[in-house]
Amino acid sequence: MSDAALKRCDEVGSSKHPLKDVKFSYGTAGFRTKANTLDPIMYRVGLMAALRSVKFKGQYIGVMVTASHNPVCDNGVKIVDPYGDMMEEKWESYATTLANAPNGELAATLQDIAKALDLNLEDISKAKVIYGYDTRPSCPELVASLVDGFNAIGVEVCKDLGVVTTPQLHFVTRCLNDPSYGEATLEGYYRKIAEAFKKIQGPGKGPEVVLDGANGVGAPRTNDFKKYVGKAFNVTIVNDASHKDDVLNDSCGADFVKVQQKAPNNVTPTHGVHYVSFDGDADRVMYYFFDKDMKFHMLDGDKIATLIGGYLAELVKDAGHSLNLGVVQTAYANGSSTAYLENEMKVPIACTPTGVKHLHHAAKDFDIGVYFEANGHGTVIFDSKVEKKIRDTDASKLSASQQEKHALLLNVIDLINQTVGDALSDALMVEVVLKQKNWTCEDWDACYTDLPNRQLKVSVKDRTAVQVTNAERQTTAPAGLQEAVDEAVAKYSKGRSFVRPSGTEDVVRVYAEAETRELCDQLAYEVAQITHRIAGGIGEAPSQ
Ligand SMILES: CC(=O)N[C@H]1[C@@H](OP(=O)(O)O)O[C@H](CO)[C@@H](O)[C@@H]1O
Ligand SMILES: [Mg+2]
Repeated sequence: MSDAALKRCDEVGSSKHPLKDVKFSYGTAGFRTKANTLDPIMYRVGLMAALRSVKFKGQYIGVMVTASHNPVCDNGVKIVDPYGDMMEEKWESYATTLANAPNGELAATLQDIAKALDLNLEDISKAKVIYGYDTRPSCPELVASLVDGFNAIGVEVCKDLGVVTTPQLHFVTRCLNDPSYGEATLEGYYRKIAEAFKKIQGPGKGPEVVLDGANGVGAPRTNDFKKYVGKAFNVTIVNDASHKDDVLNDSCGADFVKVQQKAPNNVTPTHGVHYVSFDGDADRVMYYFFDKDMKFHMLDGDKIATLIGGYLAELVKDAGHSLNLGVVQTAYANGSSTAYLENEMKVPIACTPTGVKHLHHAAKDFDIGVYFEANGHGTVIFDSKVEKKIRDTDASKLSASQQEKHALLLNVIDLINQTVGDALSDALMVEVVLKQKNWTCEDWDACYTDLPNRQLKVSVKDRTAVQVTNAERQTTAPAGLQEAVDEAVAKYSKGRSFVRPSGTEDVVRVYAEAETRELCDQLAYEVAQITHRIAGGIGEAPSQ
């Protein structure tokens, strides 16, 4: 990269995308904040992604523009590594440094970062990037700033994947760098998943599924998928942004269902139907159903993890393989799900801090790692050597029933998007397991009963003052907070509660569970008030 090109990065940055006085930080979900402050960050992420591609000797780096389940006025951007993983954590602080570099100091900061990482800026000319974005109205302008970044730094290739789900961007990024994973197009994505699903489910019509698209990108992309999958996935899409008053994530979507513990708008309760909600970028999924009395029952990420994990453990064994399957959860996993995994399924469990990158990483410690956040974000990953061993198995040496299960397992592997949580692929996987087990949603729900739980938000002066340890289950600062929480929890039967700063919103989150709904709510508010008092709460303390 010439001095002239470096100078151009600075000039375009200062003149077209000047940084105003806002501090940005690359967190759990990349950069995420109010869309109208993001312009300079998009430009700088363009520069950063190019640098990241240099690190991988010109492999494709993905960039996704979305704020997922957050309100429509927010937006965000995250960088995807060549194999579809989230960007390596070590680079997050470099991304933060570049994002906050003063106007006119971009070239010098780029040089510093390249030096610290031992990268040659001359290689930028070989950098390749691919980007996608959700349906937010702020996307076109923000994407233009991102592309300005790519152009200013002089990447070799810059591909526009268009309006896509986050998992589609991860999938295509992976395929561009590893064609053995699939064809690097949206069509390749639809075909791979649809073919696997149809082979497993057979020609018959599947059970009725009503899908809440959160008025986001999951709706049109699932609609596209329907052309490939046919009637095996018998889905009707609601909340597809087709009415003029439809607002992204407003009274709908996976986060609404999980947090409010109720059905979204525009869903007519019918017994026997499978209900599914995606979030705004379709990397999270929630299931729910209405029983005979039309009572709502939620089947969240924990229930999905136990369903898929339990099924895979059996399938692998029945196919004649002996593999180590583990489940990764976070502190938000319902205590009943953890007990069920430990006592009934007897599988190893790992607990990590919130955020998919942590779960994904921990899942790699198993031959088959099943990871889900309670909010429905997750997938299954197969260790690459284990997957190869499965694929290379000489099926003729297996018994007839093992051969059948082995063939099924191969299709199941193709159905799963191993790059990242994928609402569509996860929902199809749930449908597969329910059909294989001949289960209704009631049967699935009966595996264990969730402890009543509640999440609250507390506004504080400075959320970084709350520091955590032990996979975010305990606080180490401010002084006295953990002791006060422990004291409160001890009063409640089956009580559990923790406090942690959000990585995506300017709040501190409180989680509580207890034996009954009433006790749980009491505990949640008690801990929220403690947090407000000890951790510098602003405004009114939360009250019931
Ligand atoms: C309690 C909760 O749902 N937290 C979410 C939320 O993170 P916070 O750090 O809690 O704001 O957004 C993350 C990104 O989408 C997601 O991974 C995570 O599970
Ligand atoms: Mg999401």
